[in-house]
Amino acid sequence: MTANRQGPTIHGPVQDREHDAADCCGCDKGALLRAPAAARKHDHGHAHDHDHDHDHTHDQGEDRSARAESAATAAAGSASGELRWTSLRIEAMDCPTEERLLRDALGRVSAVENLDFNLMQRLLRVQHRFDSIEPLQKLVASLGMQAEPLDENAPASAPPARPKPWWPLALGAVAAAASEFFEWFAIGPQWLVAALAVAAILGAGLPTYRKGWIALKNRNLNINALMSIAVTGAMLIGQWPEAAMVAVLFAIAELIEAKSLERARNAIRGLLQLAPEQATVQVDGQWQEVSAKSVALGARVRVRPGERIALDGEVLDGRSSVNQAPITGESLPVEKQVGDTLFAGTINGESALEYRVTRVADDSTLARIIHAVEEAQGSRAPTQRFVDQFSRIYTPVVFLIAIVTALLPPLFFGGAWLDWVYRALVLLVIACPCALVISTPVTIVSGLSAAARLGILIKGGVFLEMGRSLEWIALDKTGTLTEGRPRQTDFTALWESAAGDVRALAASLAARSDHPVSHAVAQAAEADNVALYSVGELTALPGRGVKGEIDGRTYHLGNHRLVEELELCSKELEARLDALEQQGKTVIVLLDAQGPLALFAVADGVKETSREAVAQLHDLGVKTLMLTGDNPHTANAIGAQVGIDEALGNLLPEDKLREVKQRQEGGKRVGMVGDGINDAPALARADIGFAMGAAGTDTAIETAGVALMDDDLRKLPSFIRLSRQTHRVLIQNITLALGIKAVFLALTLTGEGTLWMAVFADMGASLLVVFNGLRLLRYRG
Ligand SMILES: Nc1ncnc2c1ncn2[C@@H]1O[C@H](COP(=O)(O)OP(=O)(O)OP(=O)(O)O)[C@@H](O)[C@H]1O
Ligand SMILES: [Zn+2]
Repeated sequence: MTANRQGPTIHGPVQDREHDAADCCGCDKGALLRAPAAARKHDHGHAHDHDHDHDHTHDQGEDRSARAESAATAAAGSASGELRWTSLRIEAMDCPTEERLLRDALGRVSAVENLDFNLMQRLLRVQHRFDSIEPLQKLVASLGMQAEPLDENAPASAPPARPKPWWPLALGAVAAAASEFFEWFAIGPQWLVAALAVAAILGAGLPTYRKGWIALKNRNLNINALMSIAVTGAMLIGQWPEAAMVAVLFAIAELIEAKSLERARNAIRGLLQLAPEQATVQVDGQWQEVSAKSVALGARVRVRPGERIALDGEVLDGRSSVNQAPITGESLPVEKQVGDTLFAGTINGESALEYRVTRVADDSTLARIIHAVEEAQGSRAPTQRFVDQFSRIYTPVVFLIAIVTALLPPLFFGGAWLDWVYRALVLLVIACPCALVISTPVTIVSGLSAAARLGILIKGGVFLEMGRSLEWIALDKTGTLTEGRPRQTDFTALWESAAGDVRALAASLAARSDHPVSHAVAQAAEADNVALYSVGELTALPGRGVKGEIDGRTYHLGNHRLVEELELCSKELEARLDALEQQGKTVIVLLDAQGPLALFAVADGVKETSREAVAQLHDLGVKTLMLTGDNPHTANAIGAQVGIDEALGNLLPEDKLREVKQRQEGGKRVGMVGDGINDAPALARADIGFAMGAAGTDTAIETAGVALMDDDLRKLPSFIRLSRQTHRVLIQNITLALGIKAVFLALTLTGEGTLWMAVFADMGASLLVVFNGLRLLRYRG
């Protein structure tokens, strides 16, 4: 994952139009919440719709690109250098409007190869051939923004935005209100009304004008440009108080919106702050407080009772209970003793612990989670793609209607110019799809953050949206439904072997395998102090068992399938196997070249939470299926214990894959939960692959579609409920945003709609959808 952070893997070429959402209005708030690398390989479901919509910023032809190019190269000379990445922090880049501008301007420069926007963090990474970063800074400056170079080791989290002075806006608001007041009650001369309005526009609207002007210069019709045109137009037709109100309302709404988006940002920064900055480290026998970031691998760290753990590590000394909720979402504290794993960000309980650092701060499980959440935000959910596409058509269409409205009735039907121009201006305000575009990412980001806090790591909006439509969930048995810590319950010697004690033979093989069944056999032997033989070459036989050489003879240890394949089975053996399997036990057989030598039965307890999780899934209308490599008898016995719909045993990896495929027929969605390698193909094939107990394993966090940080299966129904709620909020938001627009379109065309009402409605809708989306942050499972 560090490779992701530093490696130049990121984006397609700059010219890839696919990522330019809602070009026309430019208020692609979607991108605002888009984290790095919108098109990374993780971007599942990223239907590469290379439709290359030609928006109007596209057709300026060669001369402008040439100009930008020469401006850049003239600025600081040569671009002969090697291709490299530079990170820039652009403080003013907190709106997709700016992304649009930057993308257009930088994309035209041939020395720039790739752009990677992270608006959440206000970061822009550029891959370029310039010898210095000066030309880049000049280019950014020409768009009215400032770029600070950032060294790669600096914290990636965005610093809090600098507060803007509030008083110009406040004065503007007062002036606008006064202007409206005087006009309404016809007090004072008209020039006073106009003067107050101009004062209001200067106070509240200047930033908008400035941004609008830059956008227009770059032939980009974004929200600032639309608003600037609307305000100017209103002044030109003598609607002074209206112009003032539009400017002030827009500024206020922008402010509130920025604040709410800050909240969505903070949801992730909040996660970051879980790990303390300082750690108590042993240096030359002394305990010292040092910055957690500087602590090296292997260092000995102490954590006091009640303190948060600063780094991932392994307990060296002490015994305590640790609240792991921040990472795994599980509310009960977990007992920790020597040898156990600790996670940065979790909270130590009643007594002090000393531990050895196993991961540096930037590489901790917590850091990986945060990185994964950020990345998940970078991939677009299906609804978002739809909304972006819709708004790409929507803005120009409404813009056209506005032009037609301004011109047609006065020219051909004797309409009053002022009247119809005014209506056209109102339409300009409506032309901005802001509310619609912003509604989806805010909702998705809130959902992703809420899930992360519950210990459910969703690797993209796609999965969050898809969860609600899962029809089947397939579960692996060992370690998923069961504890995964089987114990040996029965041992039967069938034969006195010439080569020695059969138990020792089996345990010697078993000790070399990390399969839970083997592990149980080895453990039982160890507990009884059985001395082991040294084993020559050992081969794992997936889905069957192991094979190894002891004293020049070959032995097999494995299941019924293996015995059959060796053609060493018999009716008596099968009867014995059956009897044990009927009790829900797993049986393996030790064999030499002549036949079976001994039987070992192991039993694995069902997790307390499994039954409840399965019941909750059924309540949600999701069907459950158990897929296991273990024998069908055991499969059925365990299946009955947890109340599963269907239990299938004796499956090899390809059989599990086949079962998943089969249930997907007819476009049905199937999720799969598993851990072992024998599940990998099925997991990959499933619509959503769930990994469990991901907190300890990196690959799970990185490869699964959804990673459950601990192994509590109740996170599955919780995820599905969250997905359903997310969907409801999305639908509400889209309906709200479009509904308000539709009402206003009608009002305006019939002459009822006024400018400030339109701004009010538009921004009101934006705020409503943002707040509605943020509600998901409070989801508690
Ligand atoms: N290394 C091994 N040692 C002992 N037995 C093994 C080994 N590998 C496989 N087996 C036997 O083969 C069976 C199937 O193994 P497999 O790994 O496919 O599934 P599993 O881990 O038992 O169950 P699940 O599919 O639910 O994870 C096991 O139940 C066990 O009886
Ligand atoms: Zn048989």
